[in-house]
Amino acid sequence: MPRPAMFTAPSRGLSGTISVPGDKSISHRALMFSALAVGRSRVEGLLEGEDVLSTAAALRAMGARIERDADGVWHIDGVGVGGLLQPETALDMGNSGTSTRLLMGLLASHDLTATFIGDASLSKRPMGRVTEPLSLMGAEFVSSPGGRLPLTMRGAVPAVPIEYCLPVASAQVKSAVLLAGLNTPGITRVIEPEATRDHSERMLAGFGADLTIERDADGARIISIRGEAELKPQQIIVPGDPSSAAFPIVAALIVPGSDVTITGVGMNETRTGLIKLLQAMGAQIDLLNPRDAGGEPVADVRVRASSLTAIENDPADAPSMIDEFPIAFIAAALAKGRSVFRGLEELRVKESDRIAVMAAGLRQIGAMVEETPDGLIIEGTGGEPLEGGGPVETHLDHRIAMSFAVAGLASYKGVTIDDMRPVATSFPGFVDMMRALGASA
Ligand SMILES: O=C(O)C1=C[C@@H](OP(=O)(O)O)[C@@H](O)[C@H](O)C1
Ligand SMILES: C=C(OP(=O)(O)O)C(=O)O
Repeated sequence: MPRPAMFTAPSRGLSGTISVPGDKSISHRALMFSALAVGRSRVEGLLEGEDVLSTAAALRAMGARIERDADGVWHIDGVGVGGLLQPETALDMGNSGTSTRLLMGLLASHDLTATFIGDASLSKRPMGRVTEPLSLMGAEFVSSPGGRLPLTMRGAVPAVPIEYCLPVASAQVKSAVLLAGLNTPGITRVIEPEATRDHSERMLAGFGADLTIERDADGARIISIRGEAELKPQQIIVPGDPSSAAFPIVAALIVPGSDVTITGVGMNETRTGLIKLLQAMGAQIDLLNPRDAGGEPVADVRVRASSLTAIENDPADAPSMIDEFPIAFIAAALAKGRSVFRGLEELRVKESDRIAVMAAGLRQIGAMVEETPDGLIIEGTGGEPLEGGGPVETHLDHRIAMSFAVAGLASYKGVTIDDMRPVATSFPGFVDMMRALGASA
């Protein structure tokens, strides 16, 4: 099949009020925890992107009943903690790191053997970061060279509780260990020196797990979960994904004359790094009508076109915007002055090497960029449109595709993106939504 390419062109001011699809991290967890509860859970606003559908398919293959009503509400009949069944075929995780790493954790304390496979992008990503702690709990792994997929896991019953200090700031690794702890006798503990997204902790507590969070003298979070839990079914409302909202937000900032409002965006403190960074660059972003939706804070985000100034990021804030750096680089490419991004080694092991791929794409469309081992230095245009061009290679990475689609809106010649298919993993409807705002695409 030929790759569906796309061209986005210089656009006049974007305007309108929109909402973005449900949060991907919360959607994965809503399905997984509901699948382990005893009884029927209800989920509203689930992200119906390919990544989340991979999680749903895997849970169904292991005995959970997961159905979608005509009105878009999802119902999950859980099997109880420890109750998932041996899958008959390999679990296909598609492009999704979160599905793979969280499900490995979940299954590590189940009496079953599971094989995980994925697409070319996922098959390059490191899994040692989860197989290492899960091996300490007793699970056994046979992986492809370098700890990669395809990988087969034999769960341990009973698993051994561990105390594990995260060597990388990763919510996926934290969650994998906590999920393994759910069916492990005793207390499993994760020490997190740098805070990462806390959706697992919030939602597990909501499902009735015995979970406590303390801080040690250095400020690290210590998360303890008591195993052999009984989870009670829940009614969950999934907020809009701030990582998806990031694209219309930056588009509205860089296309002169824009005024866009995005309703119901998740405002969990562990996810708001991009908004803070953009505000520090001079962005006019107002957070309106702050409220609570299903245990998570949300707000409406009003964005007006703004003159941006260069920024140096604080590496300590990286986890709170880890998936938003590609689009932050686009904002920096249009800002006044030289932006310096550091402490971003983790970007090299996402769906693509997001430092190298963004550097290559930005150069292709006329931006001045220097790649460093842990980040990028970007000389901004000071608000002048970028030159444009392409085709930019997206390397099976949805966030690269959407970032360059947005860049094309503030360019002289427009930008061609080689392959827009990956966008369906996290943001179905992205192109239509941008067109509805007035984007030429
Ligand atoms: O826990 C999660 O839902 C996620 C955690 C992050 O990954 P890491 O934990 O690997 O940084 C993020 O990049 C990913 O999109 C979703
Ligand atoms: C890194 C991402 O997702 P995952 O790790 O789930 O593939 C992402 O969505 O940007």
